Amino acid sequence: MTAPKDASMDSLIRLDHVHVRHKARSGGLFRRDAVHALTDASLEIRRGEILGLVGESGCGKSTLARVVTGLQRPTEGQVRFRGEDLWSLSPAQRREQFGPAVGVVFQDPSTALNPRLSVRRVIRDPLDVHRRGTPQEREARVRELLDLVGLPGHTLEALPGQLSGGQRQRVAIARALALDPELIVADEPTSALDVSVRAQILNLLVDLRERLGLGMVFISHDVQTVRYLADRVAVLYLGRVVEEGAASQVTADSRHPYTEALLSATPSLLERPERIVLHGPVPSATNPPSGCPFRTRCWKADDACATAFPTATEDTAGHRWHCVHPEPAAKAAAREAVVGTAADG
Ligand SMILES: Nc1ncnc2c1ncn2[C@@H]1O[C@H](COP(=O)(O)OP(=O)(O)OP(=O)(O)O)[C@@H](O)[C@H]1O
Repeated sequence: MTAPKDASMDSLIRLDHVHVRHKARSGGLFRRDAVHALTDASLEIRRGEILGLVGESGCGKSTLARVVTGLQRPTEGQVRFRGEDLWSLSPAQRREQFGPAVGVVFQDPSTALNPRLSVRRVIRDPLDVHRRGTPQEREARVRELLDLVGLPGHTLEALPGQLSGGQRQRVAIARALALDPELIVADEPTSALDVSVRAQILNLLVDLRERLGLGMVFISHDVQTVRYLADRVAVLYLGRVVEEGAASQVTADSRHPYTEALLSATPSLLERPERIVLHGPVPSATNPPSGCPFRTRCWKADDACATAFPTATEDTAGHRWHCVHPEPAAKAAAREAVVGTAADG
């Protein structure tokens, strides 16, 4: 999927060498274990583009989302918002300048919305907090937002519990859009919904992006969804960005074995010759393997992988990967040839 032609693609948020370490929950009284939720993550989020973040559970996707939304201060590294260091702004500046620019949609709208507030109050809340316009203007904006997310006017009086899961997620999206943000961070926004409404919510996000020129960080376990939605994709493994690039490159010509394994598990037209089954869970983020974190599950790993995290290799199109034994380039062309031969025959 390509960005709308008028979308400006310059940098909105930039993460430079961001680390997030938490205190381990089970560290014991005298232990000082740290959970390495994010390690040396560098990423750029450009205006008007959809960046897809993929990886298995526990790889650091939500932590990255919290860093991007300013909810989590990095332990190390910098977050730049429109070129300025976010954490050198005063709390008031962060609230006034950064807060309205980034909206968040969480996974489960049943827990993200206050069950005691009507839909009107839920959507109007950010407008009240940021004192946007007169009461009449706020009411008009609430109705405009309701319309934008495809909900009928009578739902304004409803409580979240009286709505379906899909309708609740539309309310959450309306609230995220209230302050006219430049970026929406959507953390697995369809995974708690019935399969039947997932496509509707995805289509709504695509539609909003095209109508409003919104940028988006879209987080998912599901590479197929990300391939459909995103302009660029970043693949996370154990707190590290292991591959990044245009969605078409990363999904058709993945170079990192982990990405290849994720893709091989996804049925698609570009069928992988065989499914790669990864053995065992993602290792503990409290004690990640030395060198490449994927080496303990990688079928190509050797001693070279144990020494240091591989430096990035980048092609001329900006596709980057961190692997000393990458998958061969131009697999997509080879696969097309195979599919073409089979179809011709
Ligand atoms: N507040 C916290 N305290 C301690 N450890 C944490 C905290 N938040 C996250 N972690 C740990 O950091 C790592 C990354 O977690 P994160 O939630 O970012 O992963 P994720 O990829 O979003 O997973 P999921 O898809 O299951 O939501 C995990 O090992 C997690 O247990």
